[in-house]
Amino acid sequence: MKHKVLLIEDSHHDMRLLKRVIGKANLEVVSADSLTRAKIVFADSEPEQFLCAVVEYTLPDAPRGEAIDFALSAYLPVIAITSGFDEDIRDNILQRDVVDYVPKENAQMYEYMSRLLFRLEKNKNIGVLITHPKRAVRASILSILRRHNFQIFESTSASDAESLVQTLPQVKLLLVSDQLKEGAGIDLVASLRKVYSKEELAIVGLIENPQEHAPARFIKGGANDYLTFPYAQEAFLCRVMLNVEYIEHIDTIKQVANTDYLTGLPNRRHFFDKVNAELKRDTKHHCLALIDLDHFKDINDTLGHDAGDEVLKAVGSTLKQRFPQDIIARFGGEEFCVFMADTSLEDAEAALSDFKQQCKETPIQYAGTSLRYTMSVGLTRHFRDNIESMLKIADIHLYHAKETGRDKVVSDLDHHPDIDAIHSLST
Ligand SMILES: Nc1nc2c(ncn2[C@@H]2O[C@H](COP(=O)(O)OP(=O)(O)OP(=O)(O)O)[C@@H](O)[C@H]2O)c(=O)[nH]1
Repeated sequence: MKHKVLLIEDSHHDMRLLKRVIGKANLEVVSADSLTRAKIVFADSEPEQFLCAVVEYTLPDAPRGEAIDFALSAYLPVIAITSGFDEDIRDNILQRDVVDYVPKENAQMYEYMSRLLFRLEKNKNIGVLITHPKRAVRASILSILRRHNFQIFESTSASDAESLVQTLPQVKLLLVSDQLKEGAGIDLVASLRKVYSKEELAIVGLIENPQEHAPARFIKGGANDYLTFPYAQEAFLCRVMLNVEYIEHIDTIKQVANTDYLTGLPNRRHFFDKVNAELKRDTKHHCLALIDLDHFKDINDTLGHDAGDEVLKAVGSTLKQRFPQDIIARFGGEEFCVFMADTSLEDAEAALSDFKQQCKETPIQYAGTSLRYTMSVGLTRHFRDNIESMLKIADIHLYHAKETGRDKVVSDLDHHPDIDAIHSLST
């Protein structure tokens, strides 16, 4: 369901622009050109459907921000807007518990508004940890961040902060004070950096120490950024947004680099990373299967490359559905791989035979044709020192499956002539 935004704006020109900005954030606009009209449309709606309100400060029937007060009293997070920048109005607005204040000065402000709207939705999944010894400072930061929908956690000491970061994977931003006991803030940054890179956890130093070297100590100690007291609410929020967006951008790049574009499955490289992490936990009792579609070239040659792509996508989604707990990947071309931790050969063979049969019995509808396909599977539980040795053995089984008619699973349980090659690998 699309979330809604209550937009209260009397200028038709600005209303048009704002509707476009809100639409771009994939949100639905409920608009009103006065406070009176806003009260009517809001009374006709379900309050829970609203993500927030975007409200002009000055309206003909609400000249001093009364529409902002109305939206706040309806428990809506409010982004306040004004026709230009006015310091008195800004101060007046920021005395209220608004999400942010955006003067409609230029196109960049609309861009900023668009980012804010995106963030209100995304922030729900992001944890921010505030580590500061003073309750009043924590409370004021918490009040700002809460309006932005972040999940907020607090700690008063470096040791508590460290264990919270370890136990709460959703924490992507740590705000750490320089007022913790005896430089504990900088020590905390250094200690966390042994485990979490700047791309995994953003750390912002909150600096009250007036000495010039204080910010540099935090940055050299591994912090991503710093803020010096006293800081304006807008500056604080901009820095929080920048640092959270940095972590997200890196995450997106990592995901793209690790994912096969066609099927959405992990690619070969990512598969190795995941399997090696698993092997550190336990080096025995795993199964590995190599899956290769049969005569796939014929599908491409007779129905075209797009038809072949549809088959690959269908295999990818059936793999995800059938092996949700296992490490799966598209290795390239028409070859897939499944790594099943802590699984017996019998269980793995049964699961792969079912998967193979399901694919065989589920034709793909393509351009009016019902397209059927089969696959061969090589499965092993022989583990020597590394994953590469398992892959070699699975490949020998797969070769045997292809040589003896395809559309079958060949595993360590099958005695075939190529088994000698496997024994020569193990000696
Ligand atoms: N549609 C499509 N085809 C691909 C893709 N990647 C590789 N292929 C094709 O996959 C086919 C693989 O053919 P072969 O290696 O001869 O294997 P096969 O036809 O499946 O025969 P067997 O494995 O011996 O059963 C080639 O035609 C490749 O062009 C892809 O991303 N999309």
